[in-house]
Formats: sequence, C-alpha cells, structure tokens
Amino acid sequence: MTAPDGAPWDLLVVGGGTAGLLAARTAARFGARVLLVDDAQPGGDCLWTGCVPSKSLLAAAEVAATARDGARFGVRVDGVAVDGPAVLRHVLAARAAIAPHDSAEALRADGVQVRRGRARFLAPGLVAVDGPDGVREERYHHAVVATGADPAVPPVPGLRDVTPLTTATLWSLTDLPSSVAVVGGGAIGCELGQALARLGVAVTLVEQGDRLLAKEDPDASALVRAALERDGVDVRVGAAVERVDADPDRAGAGTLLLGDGASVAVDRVLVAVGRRPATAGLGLDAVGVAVDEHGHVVVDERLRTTAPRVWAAGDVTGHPQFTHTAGAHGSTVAANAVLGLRRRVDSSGEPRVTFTDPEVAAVGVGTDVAAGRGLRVVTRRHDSVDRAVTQGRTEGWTRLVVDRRGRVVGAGVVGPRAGETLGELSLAVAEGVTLRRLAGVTHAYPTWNDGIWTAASDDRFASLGRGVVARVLRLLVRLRRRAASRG
Ligand SMILES: Cc1cc2nc3c(=O)[nH]c(=O)nc-3n(C[C@H](O)[C@H](O)[C@H](O)COP(=O)(O)OP(=O)(O)OC[C@H]3O[C@@H](n4cnc5c(N)ncnc54)[C@H](O)[C@@H]3O)c2cc1C
Ligand SMILES: NC(=O)c1ccc[n+]([C@@H]2O[C@H](COP(=O)([O-])OP(=O)(O)OC[C@H]3O[C@@H](n4cnc5c(N)ncnc54)[C@H](O)[C@@H]3O)[C@@H](O)[C@H]2O)c1
Repeated sequence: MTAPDGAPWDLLVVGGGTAGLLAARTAARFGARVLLVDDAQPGGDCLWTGCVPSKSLLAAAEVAATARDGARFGVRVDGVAVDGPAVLRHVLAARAAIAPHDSAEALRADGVQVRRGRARFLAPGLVAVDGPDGVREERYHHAVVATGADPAVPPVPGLRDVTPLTTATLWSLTDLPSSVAVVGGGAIGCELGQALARLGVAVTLVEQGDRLLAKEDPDASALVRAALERDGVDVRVGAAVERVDADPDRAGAGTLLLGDGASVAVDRVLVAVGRRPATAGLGLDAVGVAVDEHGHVVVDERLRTTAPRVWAAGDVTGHPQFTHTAGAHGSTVAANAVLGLRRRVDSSGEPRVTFTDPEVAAVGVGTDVAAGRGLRVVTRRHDSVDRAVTQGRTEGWTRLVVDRRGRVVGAGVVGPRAGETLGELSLAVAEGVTLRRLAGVTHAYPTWNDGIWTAASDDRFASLGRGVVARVLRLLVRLRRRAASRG
C-alpha cells in the first residue's frame, strides 16, 4: 500500500494504541496522508487490556462492596452472590461497546489508512509491514513509534511454571479463580487486587517495597492499604517472592515462597510489577533510534527521537504511562511532524488517578514533597467535608500545595470520586489559579469538590485574623461602628 499517488506517506504511525490513534487522526485532520500499522486490532492497551477492562471490573466490584456495606446505612442486602462468568461478560461487553470508535473502519472514515501487521524499520524512510498478506514495504516522510509497553515478568525461579496471569491475559478468563496472589502493589496491583477481593476472590498482595502505591503521598498509601485490608486483601509489603513451586495437579496453581519465610498457596498468580517498552523486532537500529537503559525510546521535549523524521509517543517513551499522556503525545507529535510546529510536552506533574476505593488523585507538585521548597500544603480532612459525612466516607483528605504567591501548584485528593474532583484542580494548576480565586468561586453544596472550596476558604479565612489584614479589618469595623452610632 502506498499513498494514493505512489508517494511516501506524510506520516506512518507504528502502533494503534491511544498515542498512535491520536497521532494518526490529528495528522489526517490536518490533511496529511496517513498510514497506521498495528499488529492487532487498533485500540491498544487502554481499550483491550488496560483502562477499559480494569475499570469495568472495578465497577462490578463496587456494586458488590456497596451491597455488602448496606447495613451501615440501615439497608441490609442478604446473600450477595457474585457470578464470575457474568462479571467477566460485563467486562467484555464494555470493551465491545467502546471498540467501534477505534476500529479500522472508524479510522478510515477519519481519513487514516490502516494496515494490520508488525512493522519493522528497514532504512530511513522505509518500513516493512509483515501482515496477513505477506511482507509489504511502505515509504514515509515522517514516522511515529507508538508501540506501547508490555507487562514485565520478574525472573523469579518457578514463576513461569505457573503461567502467571498478566493484564494481557487476565481478560481471557471465563471465570474468576478462587484465590490469587497479586505480585506488585502499584496501580495495577492495588486496583485489581481490591476488585478481585470484592468479587469474592481470596487475594494476597505481595509488594517488595515498604508501601503500596509508592509513587503517591505516603498518607494515601496508608489509606489504600487499610481499605484493601478491609476488603479482605492479605497485604504483604516488604516481601519479595523468592520462588514459586507449581502445583503438579492443577495448572496455574502453586505456592509462593516469600523472603520472610512465609508461603502462600494460590490458584493463580497475577503479575503486576511494571511495564516494559515494546521495541523488540522494530529495527530501530536500522534508522538510528536510540533507546535508554530501560529500553525506552529516547525523545526530546518535542518527541523527536535520535533519528531524523522519526518521532515517538506514549508508553514506549520514558514518560508516565497514562492514556491521557499518550493522547497528548499523539496530537503533539502530529502537529510537530506534519505541520513543523515546535510543541513541547511536559509530563512532570501530570494528573493521575488510581481507581481504588478510595480513589487517589494527584496533579502538579506532590503533596509529600512540597516541604522545604518554599511551598506550603493546605489540608482539608474529609471528616469536615459535609458530602463525605453524608456518604459515610470521611477517611480521606484534600490537599493543596500553594506557592509564595498563593498559586496552587499541586494537589492531591483521596476519597470517593477523587478523580472527578481532580478536573478542577488540574485546571487550577495549569492556569496558576490562586487559593484566593478558588475560595472566591461558589461551589455547589454538598459536592466532593466542596472539599477544595472549604480548604481554600478556610485558609483565606485564617489569614483574615493575622498581620496587616487583621489590623485593617479591625480599623474598618471600628470606623463603621462609629459612623453607625453617629446615626
Ligand atoms: C490494567 C491497566 C489499567 C490501566 N488503567 C489506566 C487508567 O485508568 N488510566 C490511564 O490513564 N492509564 C491506564 N493504564 C495505562 C494505559 O493503558 C497506557 O498508558 C496507554 O494505553 C498507552 O498507550 P500507547 O498508545 O502508548 O500504547 P498501547 O496502547 O500499548 O499501543 C501500542 C500498540 O502498538 C502495537 N504494536 C506494538 N508493536 C508493534 C509493531 N512492531 N508493529 C505494529 N504494531 C505494534 C500494539 O499491538 C498496540 O496496539 C492502564 C494500563 C493497564 C495495563
Ligand atoms: N489508574 C491508572 O492510571 C493506572 C492503572 C493501572 C496502571 N497504570 C499504569 O500502568 C503502569 C504499570 O502499572 P504497574 O502497577 O504494573 O506498575 P508500577 O510501577 O506502578 O508498580 C509496580 C510495583 O511492583 C513492585 N515490584 C516490582 N517487582 C516486584 C517483585 N518482584 N515482587 C514484588 N513486587 C514487585 C514495585 O515495587 C512497584 O511497587 C503504571 O505505572 C501506570 O502508569 C495506570
């Protein structure tokens, strides 16, 4: 396949995940001739193995947990039964409902040509695509490497003998296992560990570090750990898996031997210890695209690789592995490659949400690293946020990181719907909105976002009782009193 007049493609995109889809669609919208190559159905990790199935599973788990928790509100639900195959069908149905938007047909309607196959760079300007119809060569003016990342499997002796599940294979199960050891207490381990436990699976979560969600505020880690334990997850932090002994009679089952001498026997092992950039067999050497010591494609702030006219976007770069980051990369790369713009990406302080219950949401400067940087942290505990009280969910908090000029430069929220609350805070951080301005905006009552307003307005209120402001206010009051008493 070549561009209609036999010329090279303006943009050849390798990988049809979020980064590739956004790059291809944006470039086509600009009027470029675009070919997207993917070795599977377009949609990538987010649609097929990541966000969509995991959030669908979490939704089912939340329903089960809410039903069990009803008695606290005077609503008793007897005999909550989880139908594992039906839960997994719900997950697949959600995926199927979203898939058409990312399909080859939808892409063609948007002006993007699509080829199924594995792409390999042969020389500058030339890619081989190994697809169902054999190997075909494609020429390009600009190319984007958007091949994403794959689950890492640690080299633990015996682990491969139990054919561990990863997020690439979990969704092919037709029923829920009765017990699972989740290895890794990051975003995936915590989200899926909690979901499976709420759905009745006996979950042991093994994290080698000293806390869950190591990238988040330690106070958030503690709340998530407590929540997982309430849901029945057996959390083992500071515990490395030394060896796995496969059960000879049950495929997939085995016993994990931990560094502290403990052993855990389970039906299945789910590995969630991070994701490795997918660059094997891409032929990056042939065009001079360098990768770093972790295998990430090296990019500059404009997403240029070390090779002329080759760009990279999304999880394959060393940037945070989020769908919204991949999407932002995709549109940036399209503008830079096709239009010659000089747009930059900055992933520091990218908004992020871990969809455990409670959710953990953060943006900008970390609430745990602000101290000592001339910043201060304003905290509103949710036991004094009315919405949290009415919902019986007062364990969380809202924190705002404020610089010397009163601007909000970071924020964190832990609680139900924290991800939704983050929208306002992301805008505040991006636009340098001050605490005073936030306090001056009327927030509907009683919403979770009211936590932001009460944090900001309490802080403003406290400042009224200090220093020059306090003296001026007292003077004004005295003057008004005098004026009033004179009639
Ligand atoms: C369980 C889980 C839950 C997640 N939840 C969230 C969440 O809630 N929010 C969030 O923001 N992020 C979440 N993520 C992360 C998110 O899914 C990724 O950051 C995002 O999908 C990355 O997009 P990408 O386009 O860079 O790569 P991918 O989506 O991985 O796309 C890469 C594509 O390239 C194709 N490909 C690879 N090599 C070749 C080749 N040689 N030739 C042709 N095609 C190739 C692949 O088949 C794939 O389609 C989650 C991830 C997981 C695993
Ligand atoms: N809600 C979201 O946005 C969301 C959800 C899921 C995944 N993701 C993305 O996917 C990426 C990958 O997620 P992840 O959870 O696999 O990785 P992660 O890097 O977030 O966490 C991996 C955890 O595994 C631990 N670990 C590593 N090796 C181990 C071992 N041998 N034994 C025990 N523990 C071990 C690490 O200490 C770490 O805490 C995330 O970084 C995130 O960007 C995002």
